[in-house]
Amino acid sequence: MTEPALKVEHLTKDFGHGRGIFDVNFEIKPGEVFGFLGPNGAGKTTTIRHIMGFTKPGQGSASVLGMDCTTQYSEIMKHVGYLPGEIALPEGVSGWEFIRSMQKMRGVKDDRYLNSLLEMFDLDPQGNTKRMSLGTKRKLAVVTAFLADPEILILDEPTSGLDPAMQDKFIQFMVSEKRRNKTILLSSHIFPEVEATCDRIAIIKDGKIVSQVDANKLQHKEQKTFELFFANRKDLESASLGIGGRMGDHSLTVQVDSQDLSTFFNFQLRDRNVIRLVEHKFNLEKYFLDFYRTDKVFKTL
Ligand SMILES: Nc1ncnc2c1ncn2[C@@H]1O[C@H](COP(=O)(O)OP(=O)(O)OP(=O)(O)O)[C@@H](O)[C@H]1O
Repeated sequence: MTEPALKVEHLTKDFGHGRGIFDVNFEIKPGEVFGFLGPNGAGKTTTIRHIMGFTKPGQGSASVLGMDCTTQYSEIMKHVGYLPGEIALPEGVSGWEFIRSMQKMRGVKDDRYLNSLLEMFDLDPQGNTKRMSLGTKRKLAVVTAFLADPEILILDEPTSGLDPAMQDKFIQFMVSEKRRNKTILLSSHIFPEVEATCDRIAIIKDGKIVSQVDANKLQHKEQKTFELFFANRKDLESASLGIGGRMGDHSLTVQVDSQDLSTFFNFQLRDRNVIRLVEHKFNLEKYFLDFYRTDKVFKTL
């Protein structure tokens, strides 16, 4: 069995008053893109800060490439590119000066990968960081975080605060890094970027992981949801009695297993005066909101 690129085991940090992270467990395989999804305050940054070795766990551990994040973080940093949620760049230096100092620190000897990043993000690093726009600062943070072409990327809400064009660029960057077999941990609360990039997704709620799903299975979920509209109220009521489902004021919503579709259309809907049918496609956002609206317990898909 291949060793996980990143492993979090029973990670716990209790800040009191129910805040913190509690018994967080997950593994990311080499080359896998793992989405860490949760709203503000759910515990994403706290988990990432442990992986980066910035803070010590109350209980449990985190490791990267088999190395412990608390004791071996300087070795781990050679393999990791980290983009924090809130960026802080040194002031009073030019973009180029900052890039060169990061190259030196990371022992990067040639500019090939740097140039491809500058081109991809359309960044001209002239000028002082103090006078850069927020967008330019973000681009500079991205370029300096990844110029050593690290094999593992840890991204804490990387697109928040970016304009839509930059968000797209960043998604393209993640997709191209994925193709290059990078391992990526992406913390986010933005569904389209998680859906576009991730192989597996963990949902965190109140400091606990409540679900881990395989993105593929989520997209090809076996159960379909249909909303049926009828010619009149009588037909709606009779269909509800005959088929079941959830009856609304004007429609009936039913869930059907893929294997039963033909029976459903050929027999259950026969002579029922359906005048319109809408399929409600399942997506990550619905799945996620389900966990946040209800008190569902842990689930794997
Ligand atoms: N150093 C700290 N001391 C006390 N409480 C903290 C500390 N750091 C985080 N918390 C609390 O722990 C919880 C998890 O915070 P965390 O920043 O990890 O969430 P998050 O999912 O990253 O959300 P965000 O998107 O807002 O960054 C929050 O309730 C937060 O207020």
